Amino acid sequence: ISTKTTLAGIHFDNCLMNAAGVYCYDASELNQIQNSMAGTFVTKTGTVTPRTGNQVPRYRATHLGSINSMGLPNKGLQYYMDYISQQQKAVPHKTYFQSIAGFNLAEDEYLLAQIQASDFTGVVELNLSCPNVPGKPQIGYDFETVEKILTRVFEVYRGPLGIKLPPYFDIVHFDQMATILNQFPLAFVNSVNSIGNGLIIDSLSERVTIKPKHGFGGIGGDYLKPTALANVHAFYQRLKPSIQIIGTGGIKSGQDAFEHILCGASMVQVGTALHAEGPQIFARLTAELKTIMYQKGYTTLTDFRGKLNYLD
Ligand SMILES: C=Cc1c(C(=O)O)[nH]c(=O)[nH]c1=O
Repeated sequence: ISTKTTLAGIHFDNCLMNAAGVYCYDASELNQIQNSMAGTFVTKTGTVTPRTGNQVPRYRATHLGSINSMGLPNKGLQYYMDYISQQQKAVPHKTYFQSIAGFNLAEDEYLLAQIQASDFTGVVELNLSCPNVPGKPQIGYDFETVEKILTRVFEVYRGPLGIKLPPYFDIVHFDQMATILNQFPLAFVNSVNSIGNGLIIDSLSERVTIKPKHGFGGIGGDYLKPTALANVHAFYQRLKPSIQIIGTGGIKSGQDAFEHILCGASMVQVGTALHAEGPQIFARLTAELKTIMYQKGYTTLTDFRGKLNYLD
């Protein structure tokens, strides 16, 4: 029984990995993912220059998930490029993901030019969905801008590249976005990022739980799972087969990972639960997923990927 997968024509021994932003801020955290059962890692979204991010407390977990308004704290793209360059030499049989975000088209181009000029042989994940930079909208909700960015991106960048999208909540939006995305040679679409601008409060103290943005932040965990599964399946149904799906959102058990794959995911990313449990979670999730596969008579992910049954 194998949980291996292929994405962008690249083989991964395990379909489980971290979600950008969780356990991937610096070399110390990335080493822990690298030394876990995860199939690979994605870095914290890298920007042109390092960022300290928003004021703390900026992350809060509940028994149902999490809220965050980190504000894109990161070491800057070059730090992650240096780390990956070192890992490509030290552990050459794995392929790594670099998450990036520019604050405008020029920055996106600059980041991609930097990657293109480097020895990077991995996969780029262009984040179009950060909800926590005050004054900056989530690009994924501006369809014209998404199309403009992707047009330029594929004029300047030639390596495997996918995008991280926010969750959509309207069938027509799935249709409109899929029509746009099907024009481009995307390696994958990663659905979903957190549900932007939720609010978790402490009713005892009658206060919000995080400091930035009057307590508003991205929602992850159990709260997110039904929305994540719907976005994974909606895009799986609509996108051309060459654009694979990475499923992110609400995965804390082998069953959750199984459901994302049943909806069409080729790779699954773990955020909130990884933050709570640490990198040993990948050993547990892999074992649980294999047990489910065994019980159902499946030996590979292709036996059930995308084979969700309807009642109609
Ligand atoms: C990259 C910024 C993001 C952040 C953040 O750094 O605040 N939080 C999220 O839930 N999703 C993001 O994409």
